[in-house]
Amino acid sequence: MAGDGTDMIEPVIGVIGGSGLYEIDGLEDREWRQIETPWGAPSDALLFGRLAGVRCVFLPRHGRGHPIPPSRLNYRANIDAMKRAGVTDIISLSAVGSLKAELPPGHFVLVDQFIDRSFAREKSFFDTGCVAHVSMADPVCRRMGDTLEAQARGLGFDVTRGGTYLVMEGPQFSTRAESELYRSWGCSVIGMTNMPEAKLAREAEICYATVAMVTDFDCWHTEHDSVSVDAVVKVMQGNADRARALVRAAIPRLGQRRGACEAGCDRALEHALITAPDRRDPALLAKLDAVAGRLL
Ligand SMILES: CSC[C@H]1O[C@H](OP(=O)(O)O)[C@H](O)[C@@H]1O
Ligand SMILES: Nc1ncnc2[nH]cnc12
Repeated sequence: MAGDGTDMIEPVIGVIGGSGLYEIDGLEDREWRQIETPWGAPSDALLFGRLAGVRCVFLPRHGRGHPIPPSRLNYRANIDAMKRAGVTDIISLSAVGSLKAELPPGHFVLVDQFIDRSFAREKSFFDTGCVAHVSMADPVCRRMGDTLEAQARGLGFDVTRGGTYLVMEGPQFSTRAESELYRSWGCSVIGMTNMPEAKLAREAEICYATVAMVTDFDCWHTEHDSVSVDAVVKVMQGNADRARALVRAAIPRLGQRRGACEAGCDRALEHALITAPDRRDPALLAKLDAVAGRLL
């Protein structure tokens, strides 16, 4: 398929900016555009532009000025809007607490797994009238991870490839007992947003990779203060500059014309739909036009 040149694509790179990252720089032909979705409004308008000729779309996850908390984010609208914008690959930039001594503030972790402990969120585009079960065994796109790792190392950043991001509901930070529990599970970092974002990106057949930027040691480290927003914001100022540099370096590579994703993220729905065609709900199918229109 990819090899014969008939199914080559021009990737469109989406960037979701988390806490402290409400803009990206270096984009040409910039334009903020409001996108409507059948799932409601995304967190903000989307910033469209080009970087080194590659089409890019940026969305501040919590909205500019950070008005929306993790539990109130409309994750479905955010991912659907990215899909409507033509995004093929999402770089998720997130502030996280560290659950390991060897991952200090300032360190970047290219996580490859998640444990989803969030519970008060809409987690699927699919529902009664169109049921789908996608694989989440490998929630992060390996191909994107390879590029992000190479670019981060090339820039001389302290970066770890692989690790598990524990997603908590929040908005309060963890108790010490919770923090120790997640450490005993072997988790690397903790945050509040990457699920259901990664699940929805998979359902929408968009490649997804997280750059988890450590801002604090949560509340388990005896030689460090427990996490506070002030501390997160202070560390994020330095992290954000490096995150932008990484995005500027990675986009020209990720944006190269390519065939199907070798990790298969862009075909995630192919073996996932189970509802018989005659039992499908036309109203739901209409809402799925962007996410699953390719197969419905
Ligand atoms: C401001 S500290 C807690 C906040 O920061 C992280 O957000 P994001 O993942 O969007 O960078 C964390 O998940 C919480 O939402
Ligand atoms: N310790 C922490 N817990 C949850 N989310 C975070 N985001 C940044 N630091 C965090």
